[in-house]
Amino acid sequence: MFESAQLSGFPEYVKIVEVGPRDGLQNEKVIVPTDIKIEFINQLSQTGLSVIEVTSFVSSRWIPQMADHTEVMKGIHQYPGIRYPVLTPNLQGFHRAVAAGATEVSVFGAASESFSKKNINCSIEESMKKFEEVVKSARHMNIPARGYVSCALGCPYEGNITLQKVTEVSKRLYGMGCYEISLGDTIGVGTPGSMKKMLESVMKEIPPRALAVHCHDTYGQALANILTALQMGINVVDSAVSGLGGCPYAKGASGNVATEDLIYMLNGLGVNTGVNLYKVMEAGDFICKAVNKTTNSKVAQASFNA
Ligand SMILES: CC(C)(COP(=O)([O-])OP(=O)([O-])OC[C@H]1O[C@@H](n2cnc3c(N)ncnc32)[C@H](O)[C@@H]1OP(=O)([O-])[O-])[C@@H](O)C(=O)NCCC(=O)NCCSC(=O)C[C@@](C)(O)CC(=O)[O-]
Repeated sequence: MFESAQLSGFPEYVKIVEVGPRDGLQNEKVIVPTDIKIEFINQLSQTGLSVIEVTSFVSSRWIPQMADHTEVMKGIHQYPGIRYPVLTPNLQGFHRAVAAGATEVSVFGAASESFSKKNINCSIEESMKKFEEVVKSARHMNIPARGYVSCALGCPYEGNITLQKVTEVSKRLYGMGCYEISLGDTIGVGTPGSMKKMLESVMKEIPPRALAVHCHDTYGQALANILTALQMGINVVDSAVSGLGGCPYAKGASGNVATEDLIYMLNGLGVNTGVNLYKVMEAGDFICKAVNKTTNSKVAQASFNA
């Protein structure tokens, strides 16, 4: 469906990191029943996705929607060849995640001091110490650790963030052993122009193969920003089915780029993802009905209304 010959200037393959079950659901006001989350993740596992971010081992006082992290982690069917990372802000979260069966973790920092304090209740410097402990413990257990950098293209509290700060935080996370750095446009304010400048700066310190982009679509720029990143050699993209998502500590931010829309664009470019668009739309339809939402995916809207 919608496939084209591969265009030059783009990667042959893009790895999609599906963040719907975590980023997509963390901001939902009504608690989604655990069995729905498990069914959602199991459906996503049937789509060809190779990475599905499952939940967060964070404080349930801060993010009530993720309070069932252990039950979700233990309840899902983990298929061979698919990775199921979880967020772990500190050692406490890391140990709980491992006890629940997690085999990949992500630490999540920010390039904005104010966002760091609001989101994880500590300064960037303090957060780096906690992340170092997590990444070190993970390495001892052969558990891969990924690193997020929020506010890479703007902050809900500070506005513009300097390229130097984004680059510095990314470099620290990479240097401590995160195998991949996901650069988050947390509030979706970036444009292809700011994405290009930010990546040029970060790529002076980190090779593109170790970078991912994580775009929210608040200003409708997400696909354009991703296209820019692909042209610059990035081949890992985070997205959420149905365009669900947003961080509770980033007011006004809308959902992530929809996985369906991302796959449609990549198919059109002839870029292989290994993911079945129709099956992803079905999983999106399932979760939207379960949480009583209309999909934010333009592709799903167009296809279901056709
Ligand atoms: C980081 C903490 C835990 C610090 O929270 P804190 O209150 O500063 O932690 P503390 O170390 O002072 O401990 C206070 C209490 O929290 C507990 N605690 C301590 N750690 C944990 C843990 N891991 N799991 C469960 N409980 C924990 C600890 O046990 C204690 O419990 P008490 O003794 O009072 O009963 C808190 O601020 C938190 O949970 N924040 C949530 C952050 C979050 O999940 N944000 C959304 C994800 S980030 C995002 O969406 C952006 C991203 C990644 O998608 C990329 C982008 O778009 O930019």
